[in-house]
Amino acid sequence: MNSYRSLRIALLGAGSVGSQVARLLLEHADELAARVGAPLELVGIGVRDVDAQRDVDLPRELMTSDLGTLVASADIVVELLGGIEPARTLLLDALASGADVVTANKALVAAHGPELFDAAEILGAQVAYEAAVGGAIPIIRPLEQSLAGDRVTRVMGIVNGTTNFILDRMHTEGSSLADALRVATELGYAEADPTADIEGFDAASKATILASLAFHTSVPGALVHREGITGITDAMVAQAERTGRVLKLVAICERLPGEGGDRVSARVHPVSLPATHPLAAVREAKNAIFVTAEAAGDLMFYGAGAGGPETASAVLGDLVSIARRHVLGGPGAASSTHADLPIAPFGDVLARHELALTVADRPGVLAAVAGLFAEHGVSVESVRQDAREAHASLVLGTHTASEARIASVLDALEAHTDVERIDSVIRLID
Ligand SMILES: NC(=O)C1=CN([C@@H]2O[C@H](COP(=O)(O)OP(=O)(O)OC[C@H]3O[C@@H](n4cnc5c(N)ncnc54)[C@H](OP(=O)(O)O)[C@@H]3O)[C@@H](O)[C@H]2O)C=CC1
Ligand SMILES: N[C@@H](CC=O)C(=O)O
Repeated sequence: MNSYRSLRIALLGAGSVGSQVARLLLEHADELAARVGAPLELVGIGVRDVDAQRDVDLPRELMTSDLGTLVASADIVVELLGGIEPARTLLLDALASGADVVTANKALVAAHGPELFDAAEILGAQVAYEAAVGGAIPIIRPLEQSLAGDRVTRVMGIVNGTTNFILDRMHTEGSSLADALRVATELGYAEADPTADIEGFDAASKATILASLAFHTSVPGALVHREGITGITDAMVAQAERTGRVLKLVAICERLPGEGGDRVSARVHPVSLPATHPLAAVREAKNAIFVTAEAAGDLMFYGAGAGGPETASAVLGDLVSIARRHVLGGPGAASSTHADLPIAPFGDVLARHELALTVADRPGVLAAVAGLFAEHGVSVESVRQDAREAHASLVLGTHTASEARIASVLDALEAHTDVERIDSVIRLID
């Protein structure tokens, strides 16, 4: 090892991820020092409650609730608090004092990434955030660096471990959404406020980050269409099972060619997949992300999308990589070129919708319902009826099935005496 001085590491947060980062830094100190070429000295761990019982036994003398002072003393700040504030201010302070930053905070990177990257560029510092998308899966660096010479056209997949875990348990064990969420929280997968998971905010933040990186532009989070899984009922899961399909929450980021130039779109919503689709096999809290690029073709990234030790692996990867640059010198963080591609409205990129209904068990009812759609200008691609029960589902045409048109048909269906219940409106992808 060369004789570079110790690098002072400030860790903010000792929850599911932070406590595992601290454990690995302490347990693997010698190995990490050899890899970096300098010791990584954990100088403090910032938390709210210094005396709280934690998953991992951490040295009491390292714990502090004075995060500002801790940040001011560090060469590298690792932020694992979550949320926007105080994380944003602490990281801007860290960069201003010359420190580099590692974060797993997708909400922060999605909402304030450009502000942090600009501050880092001005100050010659680095911001690394591999753990912000896909937990343990390397996906940020492949998009930012490995594919920097290619033209990415699509990034699509499962990017939230908690909702995948919940839907998996609903399908395979008949769990309720609430019970499965409780287990996901116990396992350290869910956000501090799990609304972020189940309402799709977390996946939308990740879609914002992926689309911005993939298409070298800045996608405002507000323009990412978002739907979560709270509308998915046991009946909808049962209906999907009956038709050999699996419900998943997916993020889809696309480059849309057009006569006036390319546009970009990003969206998050539940889909109903055929059981043979590769994403249907993604179980528990695993994530899978497909990237399509013009020259590279199709690439697939798969692994643990959530969990303390798994996410800590990605955080430590960033930390070691930044620490090595301290020791060896070298370029700062790669800055992305901003082509500022326009964002396509969600209505332009709708996937097909499947509408599941419970209808009166009489001949001709479905034809009448399909006629109702035609009256409202929505084409019906196919109609399916369960042989034994009065369940039916209609697949609506892509180009006519705008949200507004579907809403007007749903209003009309409510009044249709042969339709007993509208079970779901789910998007299909092939
Ligand atoms: N859990 C996961 O699987 C993954 C999480 N992430 C991201 O990693 C980050 C951390 O997640 P996770 O470990 O699950 O979060 P937790 O909620 O488990 O832990 C948060 C930690 O931050 C501390 N903290 C929060 N706010 C403050 C504050 N205002 N002042 C001082 N300390 C504070 C808490 O302290 P105290 O304990 O005293 O309350 C706690 O130790 C988040 O951004 C999350 O989105 C990314 C990928 C996966
Ligand atoms: N709550 C998140 C944690 C990882 O990003 C998830 O479930 O994916």
